[in-house]
Amino acid sequence: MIFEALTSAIFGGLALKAHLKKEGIGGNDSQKIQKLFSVSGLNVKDGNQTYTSQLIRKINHDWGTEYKYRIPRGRSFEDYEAKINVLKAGLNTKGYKFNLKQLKDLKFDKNIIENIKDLYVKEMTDNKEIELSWDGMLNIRVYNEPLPTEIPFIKGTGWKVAFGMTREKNKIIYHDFEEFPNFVEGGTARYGKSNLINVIITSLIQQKRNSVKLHLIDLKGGIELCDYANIKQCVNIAYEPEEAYKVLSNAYDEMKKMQTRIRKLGKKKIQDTNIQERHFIIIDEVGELNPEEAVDKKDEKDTAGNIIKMSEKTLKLECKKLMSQIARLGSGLGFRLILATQYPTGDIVPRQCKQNSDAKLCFRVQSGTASKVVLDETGAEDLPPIRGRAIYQMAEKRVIIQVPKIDDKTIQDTIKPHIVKKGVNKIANNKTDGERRKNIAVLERTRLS
Ligand SMILES: Nc1ncnc2c1ncn2[C@@H]1O[C@H](COP(=O)(O)OP(=O)(O)OP(=O)(O)O)[C@@H](O)[C@H]1O
Repeated sequence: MIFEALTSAIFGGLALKAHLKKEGIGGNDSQKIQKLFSVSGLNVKDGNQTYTSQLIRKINHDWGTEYKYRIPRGRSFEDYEAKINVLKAGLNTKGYKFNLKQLKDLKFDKNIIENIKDLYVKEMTDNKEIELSWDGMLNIRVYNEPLPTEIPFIKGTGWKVAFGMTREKNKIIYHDFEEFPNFVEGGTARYGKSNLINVIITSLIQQKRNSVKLHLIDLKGGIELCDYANIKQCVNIAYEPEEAYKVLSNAYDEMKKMQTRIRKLGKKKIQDTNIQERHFIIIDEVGELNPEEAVDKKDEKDTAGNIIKMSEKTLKLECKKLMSQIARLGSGLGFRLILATQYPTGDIVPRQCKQNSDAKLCFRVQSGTASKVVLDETGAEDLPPIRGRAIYQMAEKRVIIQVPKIDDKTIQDTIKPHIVKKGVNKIANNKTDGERRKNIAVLERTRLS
């Protein structure tokens, strides 16, 4: 029985090796890639001619190898992207090489079949990860080691927050909020959006405790951001859409005051002054502010036709306008907008906010369409199902990273010295409806101008 299992595993291995050899998917990685292009239909036939991808350059790095290809006419980058799993599987199939020690170490217990299978799979497959990108040529990066599935919180520097580790041998990517003030993140539930918000807030408090001002909107019922409610850096916090409107309009007022202050100094932008403060308006689950989803659409009006109570729809539309204004005008005034959503569909992230966010991050999503909502490109649907694994995109550059996981102790240790008073209600709820309407009118004018 044992002999049978062993021999069938061994002969299975030999058969697979023979099959791969026959197919020509043996050899080194560049030979394998060429063959995989061919067997997966990426070559182009024109009459008697077959056009193949041409290897232009091969660069060896300490993390692995980069191949640059000129692709044949009639093929697009998307054709290659669609075959990424074929490439991955093909590159990770390697030669058969059980040795005597491995056979000696095999546990001959009741799980012998499983033990042989494990050894077989381990020996027949590699763990290389690959990445495709396009810059006029097809770039294929083959990494020797997989990216870790969990890394701890990493300290930032100044306004730069450590967003994650790349595959390039422990290289850390920092997001610089001075360079990319607005930021959008998305992804399916439980892949790490709120964790990243906690990473950002903690890093900013650690590095810029006297200059960072937080305007927090936690539409997940307060479970994620309530820890920060009583620290001195928190200007306002909201847990409901009505409160979100107040927090946003308060932040907008502050932004206008800052504009006047900067103008009085004879400067055009905050970076030209010695004003250190920077305001971060952070919304966890911006999808809750989507006007399209509003149930109540009828405003309450007085006899003169003035709105005395906004409907849910009007309220959310106003929130959308405020977000758009902050994203559009805020960067030179020191106001930064951070939006997170797990519902990356349609217009959930206001267009102006997207257009003014040069940096975006997307965890795994269900479809290419969802990936496009966050990144404007597909790709996040192909991420492996690993929490914290994301595509980080700045302008034209995109990279796959593992976001650090922050633990509760690091958050608590960071905020403890800054707690001012327990139970302070910081929601900006002191505006009258008249003041709100005035604010809406100002917004309308700015929007039209
Ligand atoms: N960077 C990370 N590395 C490893 N594990 C992570 C990481 N981020 C989050 N996780 C794990 O995933 C769980 C969910 O994370 P988080 O609450 O941030 O997800 P989310 O995307 O905000 O989900 P939801 O939208 O449902 O609130 C966490 O409890 C944590 O265990």
